Amino acid sequence: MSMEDYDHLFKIVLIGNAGVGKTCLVRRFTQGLFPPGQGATIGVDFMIKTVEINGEKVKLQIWDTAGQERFRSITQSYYRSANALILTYDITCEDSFRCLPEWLREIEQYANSKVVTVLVGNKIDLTEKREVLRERAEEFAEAQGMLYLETSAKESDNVEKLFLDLACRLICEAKQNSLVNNVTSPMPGEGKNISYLNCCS
Ligand SMILES: Nc1nc2c(ncn2[C@@H]2O[C@H](COP(=O)(O)OP(=O)(O)OP(=O)(O)O)[C@@H](O)[C@H]2O)c(=O)[nH]1
Repeated sequence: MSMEDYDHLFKIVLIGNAGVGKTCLVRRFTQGLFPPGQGATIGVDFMIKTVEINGEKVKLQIWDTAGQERFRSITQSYYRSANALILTYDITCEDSFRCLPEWLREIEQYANSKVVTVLVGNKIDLTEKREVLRERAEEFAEAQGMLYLETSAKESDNVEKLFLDLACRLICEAKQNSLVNNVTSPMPGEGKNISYLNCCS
């Protein structure tokens, strides 16, 4: 164990349209609750949760950004140092899915090229209101080299899995990078082909 009270520290930033459920996902994971009447996020919010994975303490710094356009210049400044981005849309809102290419341009422009991005379709408890088919989202995510997961912050579906699998993936990448750096300098894109689900089975 290091001097600090953790073995790994990762910064995760949630982005996506207003109202898709970013704050609710963070509150569900960090506090185990679904807040009633959650108001819109103003600027950026910050929470910490430490988890243990395979005996290692992982401190997750989770940044919840406002989806509203008027906060975009503030939220963009948080991309750069992110280890992972959770790009969220609402499966009951076609519009939030259609905006994804716009979000990808933001990522391209402001995030680190090594950032791990997960696409999340939230609100799967609202089955009858679904507007975006899972297959369509999966295809989109794959084409863009993103991981994909569907969640419900309300019913706590896949929320733990989202953050824990992501933490696992980040640990794998960190270990691989230090290994690669010790042996030879990495080629661009090297070390990016670890399967999201396989690294922590
Ligand atoms: N049914 C259902 N409603 C949800 C879920 N997650 C969030 N909501 C609702 O969606 C609305 C918006 O949730 P927020 O978490 O504030 O959304 P946000 O993406 O953080 O919004 P901004 O802060 O404006 O960017 C709220 O009324 C939530 O109660 C979910 O999984 N299921």
